[in-house]
Amino acid sequence: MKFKNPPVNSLSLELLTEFIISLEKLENDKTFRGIILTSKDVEDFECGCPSSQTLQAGEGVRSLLQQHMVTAASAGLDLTEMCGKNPAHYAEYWKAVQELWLRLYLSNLVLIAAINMTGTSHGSTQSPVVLLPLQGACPAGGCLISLTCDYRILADNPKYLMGLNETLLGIVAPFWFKDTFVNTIGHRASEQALQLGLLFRPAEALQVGLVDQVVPEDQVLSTALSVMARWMAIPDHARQLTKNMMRKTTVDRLVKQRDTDIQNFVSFISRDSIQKSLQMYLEKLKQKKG
Ligand SMILES: CCC/C=C/C(=O)SCCNC(=O)CCNC(=O)[C@H](O)C(C)(C)COP(=O)([O-])OP(=O)([O-])OC[C@H]1O[C@@H](n2cnc3c(N)ncnc32)[C@H](O)[C@@H]1OP(=O)([O-])[O-]
Repeated sequence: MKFKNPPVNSLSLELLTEFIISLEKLENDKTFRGIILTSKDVEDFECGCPSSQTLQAGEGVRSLLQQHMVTAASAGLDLTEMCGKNPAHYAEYWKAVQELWLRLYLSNLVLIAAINMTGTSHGSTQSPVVLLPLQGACPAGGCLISLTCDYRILADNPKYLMGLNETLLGIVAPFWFKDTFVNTIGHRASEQALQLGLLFRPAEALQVGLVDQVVPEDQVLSTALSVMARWMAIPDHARQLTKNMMRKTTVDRLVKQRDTDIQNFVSFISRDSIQKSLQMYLEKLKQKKG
C-alpha cells in the first residue's frame, strides 16, 4: 500500500478514513496475506514488476499497490486537523486515529513497513516548539504506523529521522502511543526518548530496536519482499494467534477506555496553551520555507 498525500503525507481525516476502508477490504479478501506499507513510487523500486494492481515476489507473497494509499513514512498526524477546529471535529479525528491503530496493531495480515521518506529542508529554532532539524522524517503518528507493523525496514540515509517527537511540539504522546513504543524498544529507552522527543537516525534506530533492518535506499522494497516471503512461510493461523497473544493486552487497554481517551484528547487539544503551541509550530514550518 502506498501513501500518497502530498506534500508530506500527513495523516488527514480523509486519508485515515480511506486507509481504514482499504485495510478492511484487504482483511476481508482472504487471498491477501500480507501488506507492505511504503511511500515510495512503485516505479522507483527495482522489483522487476509492472506498476499494476498485484505484485508477486517469491512463493505466496502478494502486495497490493494502489493509488492514494498508505505508508510508514509521513509527517505524522495532520496538525491542521488538530488546530483551530471545534471539539466535534477533534473527537471525530481522534476516533479515526484510534480506529486505524486498533485495526493495524491486531491485523491478521503480515504488515511490513518499507520506510523511505518525504522532505526537503529544515531550520532550527529557539522557540518553545522545536522543528525537526533534518530533512526527511517519520515523526510521531508516522512512526506510530510503522510501529504497528510486524517488521520495519528503514532506508539508510543519515538525514532520515524517526521517533515520537510529541514533546517537541509541546504535546504529550497518548498512552497507547507510549505502549506501542515500549512494546518495541523497551521501558527505559522509551522513557528517555519520549521525554526528550528523540528522533533517531537509521543507525541509532537499529541499535535501539525501533527498526529491524537498515538497508540502502534502493534495496528497501526488495528487502521487504524477501522478509515477507519469510513471514509467509509460517502457517497463518499459528502466526496470527501468536501475534494476538503478544498484542491483545495492549489493544484491550485502549478498547476499554476509548471514549474517555477521546474526551481526554478533545479537552487537551482544545486548551489555549496547546492550540498556541501547535499554531506556533505550524507557523515555524511555514516560515522555514521562506
Ligand atoms: C496527541 C497528539 C499526538 C500527535 C501526533 C502527531 O503525529 S503530531 C505531528 C508531528 N509531526 C511533525 O512534527 C512533523 C512536522 N513536519 C516536518 O517536520 C516537516 O514538514 C517534514 C520533515 C515532514 C517535511 O519537511 P519539508 O521541508 O519537506 O516540508 P515542509 O516542512 O516545508 O512542509 C510542507 C507543507 O506541509 C505542511 N506540514 C508539514 N507537516 C505537517 C503536519 N504534520 N500536518 C499538517 N501539515 C504539515 C507544512 O506546514 C507546509 O505547508 P505549506 O507551507 O506548504 O502550506
